Amino acid sequence: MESSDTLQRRGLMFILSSPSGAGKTTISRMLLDADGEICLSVSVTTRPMRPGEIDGKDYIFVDQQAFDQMVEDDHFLEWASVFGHCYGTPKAQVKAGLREGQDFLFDIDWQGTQQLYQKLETDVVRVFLLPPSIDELRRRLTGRGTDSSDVIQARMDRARGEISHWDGYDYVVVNDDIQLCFAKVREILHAERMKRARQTGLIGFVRGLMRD
Ligand SMILES: Nc1ncnc2c1ncn2[C@@H]1O[C@H](COP(=O)(O)OP(=O)(O)OP(=O)(O)O)[C@@H](O)[C@H]1O
Ligand SMILES: Nc1nc2c(ncn2[C@@H]2O[C@H](COP(=O)(O)O)[C@@H](O)[C@H]2O)c(=O)[nH]1
Repeated sequence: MESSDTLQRRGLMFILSSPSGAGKTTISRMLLDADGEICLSVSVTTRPMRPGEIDGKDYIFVDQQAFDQMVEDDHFLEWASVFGHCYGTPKAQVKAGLREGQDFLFDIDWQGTQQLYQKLETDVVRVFLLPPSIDELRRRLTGRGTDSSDVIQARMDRARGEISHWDGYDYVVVNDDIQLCFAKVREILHAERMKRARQTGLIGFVRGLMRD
């Protein structure tokens, strides 16, 4: 009989969204370091690479023509235009991985979240991070040191609009203390993995228990 530790389950799609600068990339990296069972869905983007980013690891960086071709070829599970650049989630890796029980982490915006939820509702877990205040959000965007003041202002201008989508998420966590926020996000992931509906091997296991 299969043991309770090796039960099969379908992978889940763990989405982290937030207004720009609230900390989803930071929390994503912490989660990927700490959890051996989840991998990042690496998005394709037309935005320029930031210092320290690695092509193929943080994003797949392409030009607009290549992105348009990918859209035409039905390469994406979802895609959206954010801050004047295109971002998309490649389809192939995720669909095959979910069947094998692989969990995926998505650092995507509310538009992508809605599209993934419409397509794969039962696999999707939606987590929205909020900054503790608008002033702190600006401090974080400025402190990150990766964007010009114009880009920072554009992201601040969109922040309230993005926050207005908070009610389209299953969980909302305020990212004030980073360790506390990380612990909460990790608890959500752990609990979601245990959901009965995801544990495809559970029926056989329970039947075995009842037979023995
Ligand atoms: N809880 C926190 N306390 C203080 N600083 C934080 C906290 N969380 C993240 N930061 C810092 O805030 C900055 C923005 O964080 P991060 O890049 O993770 O945001 P993001 O939501 O991924 O933004 P974007 O959508 O623009 O990629 C970084 O410099 C990060 O180190
Ligand atoms: N809908 C999608 N949104 C995405 C994807 N990859 C990233 N994003 C979101 O874009 C903004 C800006 O990101 P940045 O790295 O340029 O600061 C942020 O909200 C990301 O979550 C994607 O594949 N689809």
